[in-house]
Amino acid sequence: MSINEELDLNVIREHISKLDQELLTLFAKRRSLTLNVAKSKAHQVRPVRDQQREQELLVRLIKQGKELGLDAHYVTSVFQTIIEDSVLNQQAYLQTLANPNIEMPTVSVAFLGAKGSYSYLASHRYFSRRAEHIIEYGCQSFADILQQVESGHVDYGMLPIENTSSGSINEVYDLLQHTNLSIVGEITQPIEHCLLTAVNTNLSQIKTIYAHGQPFTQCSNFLDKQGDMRIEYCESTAEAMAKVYELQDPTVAVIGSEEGGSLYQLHALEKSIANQTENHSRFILVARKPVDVAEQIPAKTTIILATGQKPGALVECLVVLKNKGINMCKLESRPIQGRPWEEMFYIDVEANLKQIVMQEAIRELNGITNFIKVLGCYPIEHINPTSVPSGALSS
Ligand SMILES: C=C(O[C@@H]1C=C(C(=O)O)C=C[C@H]1O)C(=O)O
Repeated sequence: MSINEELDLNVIREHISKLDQELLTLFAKRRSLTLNVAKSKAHQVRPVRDQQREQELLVRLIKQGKELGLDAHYVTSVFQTIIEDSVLNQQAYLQTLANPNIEMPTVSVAFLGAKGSYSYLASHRYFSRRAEHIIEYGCQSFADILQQVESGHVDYGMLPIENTSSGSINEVYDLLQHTNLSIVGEITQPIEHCLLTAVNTNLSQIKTIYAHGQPFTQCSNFLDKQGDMRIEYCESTAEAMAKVYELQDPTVAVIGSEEGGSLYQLHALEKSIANQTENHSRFILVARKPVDVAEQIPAKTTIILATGQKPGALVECLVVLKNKGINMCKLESRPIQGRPWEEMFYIDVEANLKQIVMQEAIRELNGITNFIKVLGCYPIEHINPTSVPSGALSS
């Protein structure tokens, strides 16, 4: 290659594009090999996740990367992403084996808002490794989502349940008290709030902000600093984005994700405007029938229960879980409608409903509560990255 050719931007970019294509081919090859690993694990009933193997792999790759001039943090973050994808893909595969009656590859899913809402993005992400086609059904309210699934109009409903910055979504918790639907899955979606506009403008010109109530709460610090701005509450982020697109006005903006906004030709005027930089929402997926969770996958079970009004009644319930060695990962309480000062407790535990200890715990809880119901058992979708020994990163 001549010097000129070596520095020709188009030529260099062509080389990069070719390499990227090769990388994609390699990613796909690795993915299909890990699917064979899943088949082998299904056969041997071994857990999907093997953190010792992951750690050995990362330590070796960091060392090999250094020999090639790649820094340890780069190698670690690339491979943590690859491994996360591999584990989630294996889990999704084992779930299809455990639930042969579930219909794929086309699914219909109801979510809040329309194209571009966080619920829309979560639905697409969740089904991206499970279904080939998604029939989208944007709804106006959480109650409508449940109703669409209950009536058989759609297969699934995607509902946000908690957010790392604004906490639990009470309306969804309350609706779960009265539904016969089961929770069959969960997904954690990063929420990256931006201030989006339809036309080129600057922050000082913005007079009106459209958004759903949740993003307003989650961006309160940024909004407080902006002085006098009119706030327009919308039913969903998607509705707010559609409105701002329609207005084509340099004085209006909307709070939403850059990814969602791009579906409405909006662009980010300000990025990362949430109070917490690590802002995530957890969504649950509901369906008419419960699912079985494969033994090789970490499972979560959600139960709701009401205790009598006597001292220590809740503690007694938690002691049952403690004695069975079952880890509780969330406890939430909500008033019971029509019964002032009585509470419904929502409990998430890290256990599979099929486990004998879990069955025993539910039997015991049945004996000491006024009401108990299992809302669902589903795979834990969150993958904590395996950490590498600090020596491997620094040496
Ligand atoms: C592929 C495997 O399953 C999981 C994914 C890994 C990977 O993608 O490299 C490594 C270990 C496991 O947590 C395996 O066990 O080899």
